[in-house]
Amino acid sequence: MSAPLLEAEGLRLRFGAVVALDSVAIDVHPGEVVAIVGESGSGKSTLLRVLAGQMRPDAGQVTYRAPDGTPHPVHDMGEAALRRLMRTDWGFVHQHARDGLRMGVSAGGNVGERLMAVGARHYGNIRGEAAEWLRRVEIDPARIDHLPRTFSGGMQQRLQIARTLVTRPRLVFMDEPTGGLDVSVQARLLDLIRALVADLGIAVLLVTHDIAAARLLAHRIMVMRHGQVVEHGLTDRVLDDPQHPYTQLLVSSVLAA
Ligand SMILES: Nc1ncnc2c1ncn2[C@@H]1O[C@H](COP(=O)(O)OP(=O)(O)OP(=O)(O)O)[C@@H](O)[C@H]1O
Repeated sequence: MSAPLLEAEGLRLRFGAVVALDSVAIDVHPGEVVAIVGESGSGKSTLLRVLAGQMRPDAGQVTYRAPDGTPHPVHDMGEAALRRLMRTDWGFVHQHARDGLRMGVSAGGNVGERLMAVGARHYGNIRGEAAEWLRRVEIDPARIDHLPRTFSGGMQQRLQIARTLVTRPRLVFMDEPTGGLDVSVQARLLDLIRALVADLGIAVLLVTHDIAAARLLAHRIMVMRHGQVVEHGLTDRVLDDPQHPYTQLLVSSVLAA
C-alpha cells in the first residue's frame, strides 16, 4: 500500500477538565475514505480541526505527505502555508454550507474563484468549467449567476462540494456534510459525494454521527468515545462484527431505529 497522505499519532487535547482527544492515532491513504464516528461530544470535530491544522494539540503530531513525498509536520507549517494547502491539495466541507461558501458571490463565482486561486486566468474557460461543475452536482447551469442564498439547503451544500472539488484536492475534510438536511436530501447528497469521490480518487476524512452514511462512503471506520478511539477497522468488519461494547451499542441503536 502507498504511504499515508496524512498521519497522526499521540494526539492529546484538553479543554479545562474535558479531555477532548486522548492518545489518538489515525492515518489516511491516497483515495481512501475514513469515517470518524461517535456520539455528540466524543471529540470528532475537534479531531478533524486538529488534523486540518486549525487547532494545535497539547501533544502529538500530524504529518502531511506532499505529492513529491516530502513529509510536512502540519502544526509547524505556518498559517500562510496552511492556507495555500487548503486552496490546493486540501479541501474542507463544512456542515453549514454558509461556512464554506461566499454568500455574496454568484454560484459560478464561488466555483470559479477557486480555479483562479490555483492560477486559472481565462474567463471563458473558468465560466465553462464552473457551469460543468454545477451540472455535476445537479444544479441547473442556468443558475450560474444566482446568489447561493436563493438556493435550497441541499443545493447550497452541493455548491459547497463543487467549490471544494473543482480544484481536485488530494484530501478533503468533511464535517457532518449531510447534517441538518432532510432525510431524502441527505440520501441524494451521499450518493453524489460517493460518486464524485470515487471518480476523482480523492481521500476523505469524514466526521459523522450517521452510521448509515459511514457505511455508504467509508472504506475504514474509527469509533470515538470520550476523546479516545475505542475501535477501528474496515467498515464492514466494524459494523457487521463490532468488538467494543460501545460500537455494539451504536450499531444496535441504528438497527433498532
Ligand atoms: N472550543 C472549545 N472549548 C471548550 N470545550 C470544547 C471546545 N470545543 C470542543 N469542546 C469540548 O470537547 C469535547 C469534544 O467536542 P467535539 O465538538 O469535538 O465533539 P463531537 O464529537 O464533534 O460532537 P458533535 O457531534 O456534537 O459535534 C466536548 O466535551 C466539547 O464540549
